[in-house]
Amino acid sequence: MEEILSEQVVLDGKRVTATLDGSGVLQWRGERNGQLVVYNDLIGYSSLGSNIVLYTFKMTESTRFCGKGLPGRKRKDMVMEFTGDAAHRLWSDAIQQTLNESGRPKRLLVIVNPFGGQGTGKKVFTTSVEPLLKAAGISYTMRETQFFRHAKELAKEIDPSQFDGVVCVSGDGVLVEVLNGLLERPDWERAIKMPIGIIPAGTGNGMAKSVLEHVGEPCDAASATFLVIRGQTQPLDVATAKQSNVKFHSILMLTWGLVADVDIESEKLRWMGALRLDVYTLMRICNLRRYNGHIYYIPAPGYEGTGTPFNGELETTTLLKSSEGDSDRIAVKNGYTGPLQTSSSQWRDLEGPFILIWLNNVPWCSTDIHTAPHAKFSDGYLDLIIMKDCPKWALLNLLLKVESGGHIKSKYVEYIKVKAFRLDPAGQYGSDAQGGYVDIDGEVLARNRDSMGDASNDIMQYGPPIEVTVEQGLATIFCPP
Ligand SMILES: Nc1ncnc2c1ncn2[C@@H]1O[C@H](COP(=O)(O)OP(=O)(O)OP(=O)(O)O)[C@@H](O)[C@H]1O
Repeated sequence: MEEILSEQVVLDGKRVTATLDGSGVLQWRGERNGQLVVYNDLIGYSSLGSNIVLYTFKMTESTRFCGKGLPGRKRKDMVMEFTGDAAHRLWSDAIQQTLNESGRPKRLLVIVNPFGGQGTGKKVFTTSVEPLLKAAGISYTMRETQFFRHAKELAKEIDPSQFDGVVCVSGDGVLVEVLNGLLERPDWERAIKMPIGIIPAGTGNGMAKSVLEHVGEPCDAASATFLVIRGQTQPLDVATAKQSNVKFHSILMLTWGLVADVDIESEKLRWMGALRLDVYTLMRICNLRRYNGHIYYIPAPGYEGTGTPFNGELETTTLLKSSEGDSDRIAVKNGYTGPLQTSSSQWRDLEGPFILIWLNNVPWCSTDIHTAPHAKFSDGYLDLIIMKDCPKWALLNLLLKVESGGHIKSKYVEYIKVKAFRLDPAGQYGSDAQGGYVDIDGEVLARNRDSMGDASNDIMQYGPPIEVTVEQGLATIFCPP
């Protein structure tokens, strides 16, 4: 690649020849050798007299104790000393230009959930996020969430002309609130174009894990912040769950059966901390439930092998089509209502009982559950996992493989990419107790009678059909393609 600058400088006290080429690679040769890629390894820089201080954040194979640790990014400041002002100016202009070319954000709204995870959201912001944003020269407005669903209100109020992105320092819950807030605005088409970033600071960090795993980086707050700083984005599919005129926009998953039962009912073991999920999963497997019900779905090409073609009429919950003639969506004045109802001729159906149904938009639903290894951020499909029957020993074995994604190879698991999905949930099979929850992005969407908790505040009702459709690449996330 063509050199744009070459200079004799002193770098951290060593004489070297530094070169910067057109692809943004900064190299040094002489008393020490090395290189960095400006857009990829540099948080920012500052000028100190005729010196430039480079704030580097390069990937290293970290060594911990005696053995090798996990790869991760390490911050190091390097000082380049120039002999004159002219050279200093040339170099700082060239570095700035290289950073500008990669489309870095300049102004961010940062939403921090102080109660995320073990109540560490604020600490994560001050120790990992803020120092990097400052070093990158990004101006930011930080808002702490002060009540349940405050993030949704903030997303509804945000002025898109004032920010280049909105970043959540939280778990997945606040992120999903921001998505729903943006999509419920009258100007949702403009608002949803604003890139969304996620810094893991909650108990459920499935989106952060999916994004960081995609770029081969560890799931930590500093690595996630640097991804936002680098500014590269990609589209993200958005699923919309609908029941009559009630809707909920989702970017992670919908689940019914075993996983939803564990997620919600294990709350009663919260005093156990992280162990509660494992302990409650074991309890549920020993006393395995199956649920009656029916699912319908439109498979992606190549996934037509399961279920049977459905030739009947599915009554829909579709709203009126926009009078402006938007052909892809149904648009109403008060926000986005989801993609158009898809033709019923391609539906397939499958009758219960089911052990579990798991509908995923991204590969990871938490940092250690690789639910849907084939899920892509914007392929326009949801990855549906179905389990109808499974011996208890095989189920236990299978759940042990969920961290690696190995569970999908089991003969008891069906893995189907779908364009649309419909769930008609019913109560427990072979039991007088009803029970059952539909869980979406970590929130109870609907619960049946005999279930834990109060159903009166649930978003939807348990029993009537819940329809899920997906719109390809509707949202944008800070994540390199
Ligand atoms: N100040 C607050 N008071 C009460 N609830 C809040 C506050 N701030 C945020 N919340 C709520 O906390 C919930 C969870 O947030 P988030 O996803 O960031 O954390 P989490 O630790 O991953 O969540 P969870 O505890 O559900 O696993 C959201 O529903 C959000 O509305």
